Amino acid sequence: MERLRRTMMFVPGNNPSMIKDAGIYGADSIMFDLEDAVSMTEKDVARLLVFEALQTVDYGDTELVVRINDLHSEFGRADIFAVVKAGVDVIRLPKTETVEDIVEVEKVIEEAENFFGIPVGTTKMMAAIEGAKGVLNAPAIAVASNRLIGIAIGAEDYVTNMKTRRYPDGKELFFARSMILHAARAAGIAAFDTVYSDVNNEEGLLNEVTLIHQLGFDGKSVINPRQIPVVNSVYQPTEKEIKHAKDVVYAIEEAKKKGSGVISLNGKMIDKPIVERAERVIMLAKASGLLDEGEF
Ligand SMILES: CC(=O)SCCNC(=O)CCNC(=O)[C@H](O)C(C)(C)COP(=O)(O)OP(=O)(O)OC[C@H]1O[C@@H](n2cnc3c(N)ncnc32)[C@H](O)[C@@H]1OP(=O)(O)O
Ligand SMILES: O=C([O-])CC(=O)C(=O)O
Ligand SMILES: [Mg+2]
Repeated sequence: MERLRRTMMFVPGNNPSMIKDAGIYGADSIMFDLEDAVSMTEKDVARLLVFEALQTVDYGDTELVVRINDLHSEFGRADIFAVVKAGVDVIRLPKTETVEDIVEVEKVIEEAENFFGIPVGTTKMMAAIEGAKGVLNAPAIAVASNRLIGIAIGAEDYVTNMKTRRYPDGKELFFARSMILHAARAAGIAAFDTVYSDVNNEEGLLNEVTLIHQLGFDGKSVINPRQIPVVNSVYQPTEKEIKHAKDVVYAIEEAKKKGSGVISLNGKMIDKPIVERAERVIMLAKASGLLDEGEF
């Protein structure tokens, strides 16, 4: 089954106490940052800290992601070798603009996997798109590697590139969000929304999550543990949605038992997209603690 990724929490790679405790807040994925949260003078120490944490701290089942530095910087290659060696789940490329960006990073990942005797393909990738060029290339970027689990919008860099800023209604991001979502969906991978930087504005965050949830994003990056329950509250299905999802799944099981091809529920035909939506609601209900793991 598909992995749930409602929240991906950025953790600065140069902050030992945040790194150590990052697993206790319930983020679906933890994203250690070696890029923009880390100053030039701390790049090497951050890489070492993240390497140690990946190898020694128990984060349970939480997915572990590392945002590396651009491969063209002096740090990118060393970042990849360190995190591949440490067994990271996903490498996040920042500021992805072209298919070549993906291909070049994938080559180095493969080199590192071979070097450390790790089966080729183990390390997954995700690409953050943070400028006009990347947005226009999003459909090609999304299919550039089988390792890609998803693509994300990085709005802080994007609005800078577009010569605007972020506004509460998010109109300035509508085209980029739509492109990234369509590119991801067409490629069959996940789409992730960007950070909400005003950590003390819970209402503003709630409005933004409501919007991106409505558009169809799988989840969102967060920068502070306090943002996690806010995002989860929006992704939590309602009782009515859960009941309907359960009814759909029961109806399918009944139909299967009877060997019936056409399934109906309360006089309405149930087809594949309805089943898919019901399965996602059940997954979200379980993650929200509203349904027992064993119930379905
Ligand atoms: C544009 C971009 O590139 S965004 C991505 C890069 N940026 C980042 O990674 C920033 C990450 N976030 C942070 O550094 C911080 O949350 C800040 C600076 C935004 C706010 O810091 P604070 O005001 O100290 O946060 P707050 O008081 O809510 O912290 C509460 C607890 O959560 C911890 N915490 C806060 N943010 C994080 C985080 N991202 N990861 C792990 N733990 C965190 C704090 O260490 C603190 O722990 P403690 O109670 O044990 O001391
Ligand atoms: O990817 C993100 O959400 C954070 C980031 O780097 C940006 O917004 O530029
Ligand atoms: Mg950025």
